[in-house]
Amino acid sequence: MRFGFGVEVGVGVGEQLKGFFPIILLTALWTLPSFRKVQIAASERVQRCTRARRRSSRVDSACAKMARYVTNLASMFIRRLHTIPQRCRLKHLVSDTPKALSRGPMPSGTRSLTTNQWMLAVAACALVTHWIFNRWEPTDIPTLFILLLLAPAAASTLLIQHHGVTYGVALTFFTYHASLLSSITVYRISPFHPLARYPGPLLAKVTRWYLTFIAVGGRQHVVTRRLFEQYGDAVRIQFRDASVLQTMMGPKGMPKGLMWQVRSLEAASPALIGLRDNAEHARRQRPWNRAFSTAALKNYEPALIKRVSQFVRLLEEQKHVDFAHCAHLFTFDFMSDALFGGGSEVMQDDDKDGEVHLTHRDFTSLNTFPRSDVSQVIFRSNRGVARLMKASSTKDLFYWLNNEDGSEEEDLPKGLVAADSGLAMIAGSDTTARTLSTIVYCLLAHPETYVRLQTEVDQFYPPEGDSLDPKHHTSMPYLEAVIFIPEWTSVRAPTWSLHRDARNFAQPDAFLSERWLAPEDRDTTAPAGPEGVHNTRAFVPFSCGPWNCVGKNLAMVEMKVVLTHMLQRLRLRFEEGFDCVA
Ligand code: HEM
Repeated sequence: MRFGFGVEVGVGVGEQLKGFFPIILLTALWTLPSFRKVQIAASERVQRCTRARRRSSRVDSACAKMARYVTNLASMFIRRLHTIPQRCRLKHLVSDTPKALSRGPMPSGTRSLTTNQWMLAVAACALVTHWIFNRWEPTDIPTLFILLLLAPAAASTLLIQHHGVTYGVALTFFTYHASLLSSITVYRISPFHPLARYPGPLLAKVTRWYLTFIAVGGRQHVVTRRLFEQYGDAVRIQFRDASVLQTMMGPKGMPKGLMWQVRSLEAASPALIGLRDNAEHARRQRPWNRAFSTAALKNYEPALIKRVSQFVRLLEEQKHVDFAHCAHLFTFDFMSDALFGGGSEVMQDDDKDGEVHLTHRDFTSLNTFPRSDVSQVIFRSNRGVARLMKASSTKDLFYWLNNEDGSEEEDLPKGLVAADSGLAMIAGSDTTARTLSTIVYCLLAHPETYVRLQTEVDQFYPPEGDSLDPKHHTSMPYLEAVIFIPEWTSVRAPTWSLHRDARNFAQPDAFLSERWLAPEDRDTTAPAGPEGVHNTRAFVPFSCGPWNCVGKNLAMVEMKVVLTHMLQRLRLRFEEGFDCVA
């Protein structure tokens, strides 16, 4: 159910009218000037016809009849419009009636609207526009263009006649948009809004720019958590309650929100993550599932081993290193290999084309300015196009996305393959780099955990052991426990709040890897072992339900290999003077 201004149109009728409304609105706005023109033209035609009839007996009487009919219709319409100011007894009239009109069949006493009344009419149109937005939530550019620009532009034509172009246009646009914004604001904070019973800061109720502003500063997770503490588990459209996760995101959960459509990398060619239709999503997800099946994961291992060795060598060569930057270079090179079978050498050449920065910026912009051009940039880069031209030498991710295995009856259009490739680069590199950096940061900030993990790595991968071979990973519970520390993962803020909720995890802000171990594996000498609540249902760093992370298994293998190899070969520590606030 929706609350809107004006009359609630029944769903069936409303749906049918959908799309026609802007046209109806525009027609209404255009009617006034255009009917006058019709009327002038028609009355002239009548006069011409009458003169012609006098001159010739072969006059087109049908034409004259038609012209009279149109004239009468126009007169009727204008009479109705013009009786409003008469009734209001307004002193100040805009008398712009052309001569032809006053001479024509216009009824005596007909007058035009005053400027004030015209502004009122414009404000009323803005309310109708608000109702349209509220009812159908249009997001497509043509409709937005019509509603936000064309409608006020059309409305301004009458004022222009009396006030000049600049003043007429400025006044109409100001009246229209100020009325629209005021109407939206009042509605959003009113008790009629469907979310009225969910508390939250006033600004958050009024506009999403509130969150955007906070996200730009990189503190969205902290502010959201504070809001949950202040207002409770439901703060204006965000929930911090593990029990609603399945209802929201489970197989029978809600469809993805509208923002995903806008977030979609290319509106016309949406990537997997931007699909809101369940059936379409399931269809497009099939190649991804094949690409990350247990058997297919083996295909990425040679690239992973090569890139992890190169990454650790890069760290070894430098005494002081910006770990987060290097991690981004590493994951970018690896994803490029895994996706296109190679082509990127940013670990060697650094990010000279700015692509790594672009993916990083793009991921950050998900919470700020959601449109993105990165998929096209990535795809149009030499390696994307080159890979499209040649048959695959390895079963890279593109092999599956481009249906080179022939499993799907129909190939996906190249625009969609490009969009999914861009998504793979962003979702597969930035996430893993950030998680890896966070793990290393936490290890360095908590030496006791570092020592414990080092002991486990030394046990399974002694100096002469092959630390690039993931065969022991399943016997290394501490490695997994460390990776599962839910700190700073680049997931949505409510997830961060869920993970940091003391009702889900004891000592939620503490870096306690022990909590992820079975009781028998826990080190009894470790400080402050986690006692109490441990709600794994509330733990969703890779999201949950049908839209969860398809790349989870690849990410886990990647992080485990790089961590074991790093810990076997390197002794990491914070740089002198590093401000560790963990
Ligand atoms: C530690 C690393 C990673 C984390 C924490 C992570 C997290 C997530 C999360 C939370 C989502 C759900 C987004 C949402 O709907 O709100 C997601 C989706 C996705 N992730 Fe990951 N991810 C990681 C690594 C990867 C990797 C390596 C890939 C490989 C390409 C990948 C590919 C994807 C894709 C394609 C989706 C969209 C799935 C869909 O909409 O059906 N991710 N990821």
